[in-house]
Amino acid sequence: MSAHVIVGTEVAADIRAALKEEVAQLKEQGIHPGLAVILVGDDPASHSYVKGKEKGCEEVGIYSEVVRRDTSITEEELLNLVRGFNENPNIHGILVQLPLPKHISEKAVIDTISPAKDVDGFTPINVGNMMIGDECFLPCTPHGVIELIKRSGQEIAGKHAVVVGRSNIVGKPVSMLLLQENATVTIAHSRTKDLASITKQADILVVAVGRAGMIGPEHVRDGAIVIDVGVNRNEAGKLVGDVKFDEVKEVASYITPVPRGVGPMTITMLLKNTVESAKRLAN
Ligand SMILES: Nc1nc(=O)c2c([nH]1)NC[C@@H]1CN(c3ccc(C(=O)N[C@@H](CCC(=O)O)C(=O)O)cc3)C=[N+]21
Repeated sequence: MSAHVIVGTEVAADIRAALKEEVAQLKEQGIHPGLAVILVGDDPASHSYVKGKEKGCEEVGIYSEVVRRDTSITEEELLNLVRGFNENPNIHGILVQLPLPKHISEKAVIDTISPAKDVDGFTPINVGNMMIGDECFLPCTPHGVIELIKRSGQEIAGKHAVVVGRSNIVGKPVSMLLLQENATVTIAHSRTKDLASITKQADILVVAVGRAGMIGPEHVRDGAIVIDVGVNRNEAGKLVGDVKFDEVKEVASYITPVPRGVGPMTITMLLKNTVESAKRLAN
């Protein structure tokens, strides 16, 4: 049996359509959601993601401002850009595209973003609030993963979720969100012994490592839900995930592709957080 493919672009389109209506209503009340994106350097992948964010904003009616700077920018100049957006009443969300050049401290930059405008959910205040289940901006990719599972109609509660990867932007937070949804959660990583024996136990397998094709059918239990967060380029320059899609599809019950899986959801959750922020800041 071949798995049902969860098409992120379709789920994202539904959510964006609802957001578009909400934004139109907010505008009638004089609330115009705005997102600022800061992009440093000329990494083609980063430029492509930022274009996706701009397009997404346009689609749902969010005002967006993109600041592009080359890598010669100093940390202080970047911090001042962030401070400007913190004070700017037309801006409700601030995103500094990561990674940043080596001479700039990502921590210093994130710590400067006002938690009230931290629509990425990267500031320590947001991360702490997420950890205790308090109101916060949920980090976009982890939130997108949860939405994809829920909207596929699959229950999370009581299932064994195995997350491969422990990064601060995906692995750790998605593990916390799965726990909040009452999954039993195991986190595997590069030092895990006998990875396949762990991933084979997963009812829900979330892979967020960044190594093309590292998960094959030998890692997956019959009927598992497989969510691929990997974003890699193969030798041909094509976007591929961490999961061997064609092979794992024959074992899993549900699977996300790359592209058109988690990626479009990441951007959609960013748009959702920006709208939420505009509503909060207006009150
Ligand atoms: N502060 C910050 N916040 C981020 O959210 C952030 C970041 N930095 N740095 C880089 C990563 C990566 N990321 C993606 C977003 C959308 C797609 C996406 O939409 N991908 C499309 C394909 C796009 C293409 O073809 O290049 C897809 O999967 O269908 C992928 C990756 C957000 N990130």
